[in-house]
Amino acid sequence: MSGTYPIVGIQDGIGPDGERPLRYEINKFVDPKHNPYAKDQLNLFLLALEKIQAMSHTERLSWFQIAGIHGQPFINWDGSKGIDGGPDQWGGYCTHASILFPTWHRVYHALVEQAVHECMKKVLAEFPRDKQAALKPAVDHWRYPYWDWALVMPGTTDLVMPELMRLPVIEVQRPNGVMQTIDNPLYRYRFPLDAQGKVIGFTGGPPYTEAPYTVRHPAPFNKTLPVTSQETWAKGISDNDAAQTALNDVSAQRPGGRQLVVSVYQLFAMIRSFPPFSNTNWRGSGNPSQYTSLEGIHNNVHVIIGGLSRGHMAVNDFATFDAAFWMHHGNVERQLSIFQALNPADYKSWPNDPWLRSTVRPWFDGVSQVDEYGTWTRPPNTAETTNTPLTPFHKDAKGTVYDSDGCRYIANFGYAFEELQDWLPKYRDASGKFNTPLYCQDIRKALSEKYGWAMPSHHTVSHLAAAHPPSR
Ligand SMILES: N[C@@H](Cc1ccc(O)cc1)C(=O)O
Repeated sequence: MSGTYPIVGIQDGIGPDGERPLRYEINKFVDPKHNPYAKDQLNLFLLALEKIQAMSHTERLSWFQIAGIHGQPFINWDGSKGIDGGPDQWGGYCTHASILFPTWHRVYHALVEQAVHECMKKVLAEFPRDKQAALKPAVDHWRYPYWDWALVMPGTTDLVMPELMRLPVIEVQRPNGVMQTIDNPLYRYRFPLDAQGKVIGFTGGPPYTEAPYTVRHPAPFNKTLPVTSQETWAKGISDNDAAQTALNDVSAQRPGGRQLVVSVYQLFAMIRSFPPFSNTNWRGSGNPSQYTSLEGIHNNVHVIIGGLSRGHMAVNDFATFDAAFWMHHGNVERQLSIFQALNPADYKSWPNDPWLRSTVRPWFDGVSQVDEYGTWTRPPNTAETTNTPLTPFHKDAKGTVYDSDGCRYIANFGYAFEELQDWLPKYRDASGKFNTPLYCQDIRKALSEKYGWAMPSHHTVSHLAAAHPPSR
């Protein structure tokens, strides 16, 4: 036994002044004007995804095993043992309606990024020697791209699902130079099936136990007919046009379009305390400002992509198998990181605003919240804190489990985001001291530029900067 898998992030490509490679928004990731490695990184990313999705379902770092941590097939991962918590216990490791929602998913995303990167390094080794040296910087600087579903296309008010997620097939260049059209790993995932044609280890009956691929917005499943006779489920046909429509439907049960953009803006403008920011189930206060959350908005996007007809992305048990999950959660992770930057731990000394000083809660700060559902390793109704183990994620090969404090700073995981380049010289004064107000001002400016258009016109950057409490 080689020990537990250390989740440490990608540590390659970091500059001498702590410049971490960016996790790019997908539209910038593929654009050489923004990403100098765009062309090579896209090719390497697709080849690495193809490789990880094709790995045996028994391997710890396969797509099936990593995706299987979240919900089904409800098995142990990396030696982290499940418990019998009774009939009401949630059977996956993932934490929802829980104060651990943001941090658990942070480490989870770092794991998939690291595992895909390991595959990318294997892909690199397949290239001819002379090509390897030229491609190595692209591999070293690669970080998992995300999709900002609240970012409109320039000059429009349209939210657009990235084409890369919609194309059923896509062209790659093999290490031997040959161009080839492959099944696009960002469009769907093919499940490992047993001899009876059932997905390995899945329970609960059709359609998920028998659908050979992940699907988005499938035709509603008809329980009286076999899966094999229902085309969208049997053949893995996604209706991405329907997902695209849902994404812009402002009045749907899961609001898209301008309504989605407003909710992202409000998330940062109105919520300055980590517990209500973090999840849908915080009841620490009756304050109406706490009736939206990072998790709540994220839930809607799951259903927008998967569909009310319950394609995989819409269902907690199965969402992770669709690569859309990771592009989506990359954005959730970015939103968490932005929240942390805007509500820094040194808030007590800055700014000189009594309301802020009494309102900002940068982290758990001793708070606990009862998790009604529990997880694979915790019984329902457990009080969770910043020290609750984020099973099954390990820091090292010796079995040390992460907790939320242990994953508090993204710098340790070797990535950054466009808005969060805290190493830039402009954020240091002559004595080298970090200029928090200037940094926050730049972040707010970026948020206003991206999402502010959706607000009534009188709501400007200065309002966001002041972040006044809602009137009661
Ligand atoms: N179950 C959530 C959506 C969701 C789906 C999959 C997930 O992994 C997470 C959340 C809802 O209905 O709002």
